[in-house]
Amino acid sequence: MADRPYIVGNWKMNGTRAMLSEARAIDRSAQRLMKVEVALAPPFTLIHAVHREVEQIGVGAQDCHSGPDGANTGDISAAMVADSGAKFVILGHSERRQDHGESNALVQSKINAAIEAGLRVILCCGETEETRDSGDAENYVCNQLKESLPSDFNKAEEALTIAYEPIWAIGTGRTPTVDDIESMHKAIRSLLISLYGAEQAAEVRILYGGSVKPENAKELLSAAEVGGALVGGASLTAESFLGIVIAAAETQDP
Ligand SMILES: O=C(CO)COP(=O)(O)O
Repeated sequence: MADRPYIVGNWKMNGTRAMLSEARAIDRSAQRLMKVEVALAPPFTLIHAVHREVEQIGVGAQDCHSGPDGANTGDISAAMVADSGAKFVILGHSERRQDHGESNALVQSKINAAIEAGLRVILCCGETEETRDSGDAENYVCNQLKESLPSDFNKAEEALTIAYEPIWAIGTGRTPTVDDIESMHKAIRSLLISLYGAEQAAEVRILYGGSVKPENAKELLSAAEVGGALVGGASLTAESFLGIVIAAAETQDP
């Protein structure tokens, strides 16, 4: 499974039941695109409905709480996420780190809880433009990961995907060069090898995210060590998201 590109749509705070038709359309077409693993992360309110609509694609959440239950008004536990039909959860997205003050330690505790609840995890990392310009991006991202990776990798191995999302590329239409993406993904791979050994590190797919669109998807997805894409804006309509899925399938053609 790890060899197929993994294309995940993060709907962020977008979507009401009117958008279920987009999920359905994505699912129907994804059934013909077996070379690609496709998933959607709608808002909590739509997880169950999307889960019931689709047959082929994965459904996940965009966050969960680190605790099992209790007096946490407005929060959703990992077990609740799993109970809603989700199979994975995106954790450590820069919008949660920046807008909700999520630290690496909190992200790590959420990952531990998600894995305990049987969910797969997409762990996000990425640097600001200032850090990129200072030349310290790879160091910064590797430190961020070291502090947020699950406490017990043996439990998480098959459950873990990493998404590199430079903050300055999210929703801006700007992307790093292919060389910069390859260099960052290789640095992340080396970190995983140094922490877990080559065999286990090879189980972890590293996605790229940040202004991925049908027009640039094939180039970005062809880069070394890029195992797929985490897509925001362009995942909101079936037409543009499927354009990315098709580009991913094309990278698999012999
Ligand atoms: O943050 C992202 C996905 O998690 C990327 O968002 P955009 O694709 O809209 O740049």
